[in-house]
Order: sequence, then structure tokens, then C-alpha cells
Amino acid sequence: MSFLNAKPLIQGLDVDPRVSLRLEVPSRLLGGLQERAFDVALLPVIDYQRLEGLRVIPVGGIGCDGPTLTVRIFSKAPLERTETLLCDTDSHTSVALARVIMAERYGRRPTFVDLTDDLANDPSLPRLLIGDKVITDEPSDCPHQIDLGQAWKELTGLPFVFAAWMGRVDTSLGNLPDILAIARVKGLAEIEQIVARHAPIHRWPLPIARQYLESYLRFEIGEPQLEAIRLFHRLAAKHEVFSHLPWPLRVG
Ligand SMILES: C=C(O[C@@H]1C=C(C(=O)O)C=C[C@H]1O)C(=O)O
Repeated sequence: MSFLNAKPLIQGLDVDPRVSLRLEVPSRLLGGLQERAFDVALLPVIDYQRLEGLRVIPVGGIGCDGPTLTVRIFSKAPLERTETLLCDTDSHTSVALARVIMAERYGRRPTFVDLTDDLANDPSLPRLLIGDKVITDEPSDCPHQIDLGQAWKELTGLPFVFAAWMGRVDTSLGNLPDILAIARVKGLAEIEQIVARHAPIHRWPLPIARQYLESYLRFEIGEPQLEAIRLFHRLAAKHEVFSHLPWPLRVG
């Protein structure tokens, strides 16, 4: 995964001869797992419900326990009036989470339109942005905003998980889970170096990048995170993000 927030999970993997690392935006990963272009991916958690036969490898993920800083809806008008929401096409989980939050919190079922659509040129429309661009290209004059991690915490009391390491149940991974778990521990111990090396490339101010990786994001996948993924899948089904009963979460 190509965003700054994935770096602590892949620290050292770019030079590890045992793995071959590819960086893609979140929305491109499901296709890669489907075509077996890679064995594991930091897959958006909603995509688990879009391809049968996946499993969560609970050695790391990108989550939060409250605000995220980088998954936000920006609007010029109060959000309870939202009819159309422009959505970042890099994202899958965040779009589904926006649907859940708009419905549960505001009783709204807006039409979701790709940010690549012509409509996106209309600056008056609210938009969901994720990832580095929220920091580097924050929209101006949007007094009405929500951070979806914070909205989820207020709704459920739980942490949230945007993406987690996943693979197919029929792909045997050998010692890859251990390699990934060690990369995470190494990454979390080396946030300072990660920030110094990657923040300028991703155009993040250094202190914000440090605070983001150290205080806002969570990289572990434990029982509360798995519970949050299950609840998110149930709420996403309730609000018709997908049209089958949620598949039980396979872990390990
Ligand atoms: C917190 C974030 O989480 C991301 C959001 C994802 C999604 O919406 O599908 C997937 C991976 C994460 O990068 C972010 O990128 O801002």
C-alpha cells in the first residue's frame, strides 16, 4: 500500500530478499489478490466481503481509536443536508464507512459520486477525502467536517480498522506472517526514521507526520479490532454496501 500510513507496517520489507513488495493505492489491492498477483495485501476491510475465501492475518493493519486526521468529509453546508457526496476513488473502506455514518448519524442516504466525475468540479459539493492528500491538499472554506474515525468511535465505542493484512485461505504463506509481524514491530520502533525519510516525499510537515503515526493511527490487530471489523461488516450490510449476509470473519 502506497500511503505514508502503511510505512510502519512494511519497514525493511523493501530490502528483504525473502519478499517482493509492491505499492498500490488501497482500491487496487482486491484485484491483485483475486488474480494472485500477490499473496498478501493490506486490504481495505470492506473488500473482505467482496471476494470469497479470504482470511485476516492478524499481524498488522491500519486503524485508529478515535480521530484519524486523514479520513474526513469536508462540506460547506451542514452534513445533515447532504444529498450528494463526492468520494475518493482510492478508498473502499472509507466510502463504506461514510455510508454507515451518514445513515446512522444523520439519517441520510446520499448519492455517492466519484471524485473523477465532472460533478467534482462543483466546489459546493461535500467530499470524502482519504490519505496523504487530506494533509497536502486540504480543501479550504469547509466549516462542516467530520473525521470518520471519531464518528465511528462515538457511534460504537470501538476502535476502527481501515485495512488489514489479508490473504486467500488457499494460499499457504510459510513464515510470511512472522516476517510481517516483525516488520511492524521494527516499524513502530523506527517512526522517527520513517518520518524523516518518507514525510518529505509524501509532502507531509514532519511534526504532523510524527503525530499521525504515533498518536492517531493504530497498527495492531487484536480482539477489539476484530470485533470492530465484524460490527462494521454488519452495519455495512444493513446499509446495503453489499447485498449478502456478512461472511464470518476468518482469522489466521
Ligand atoms: C486512515 C487511512 O486509511 C486508509 C483507508 C483505506 C480505505 O478507505 O479503503 C484503506 C487503507 C488506508 O490507507 C487513510 O489512508 O487516510
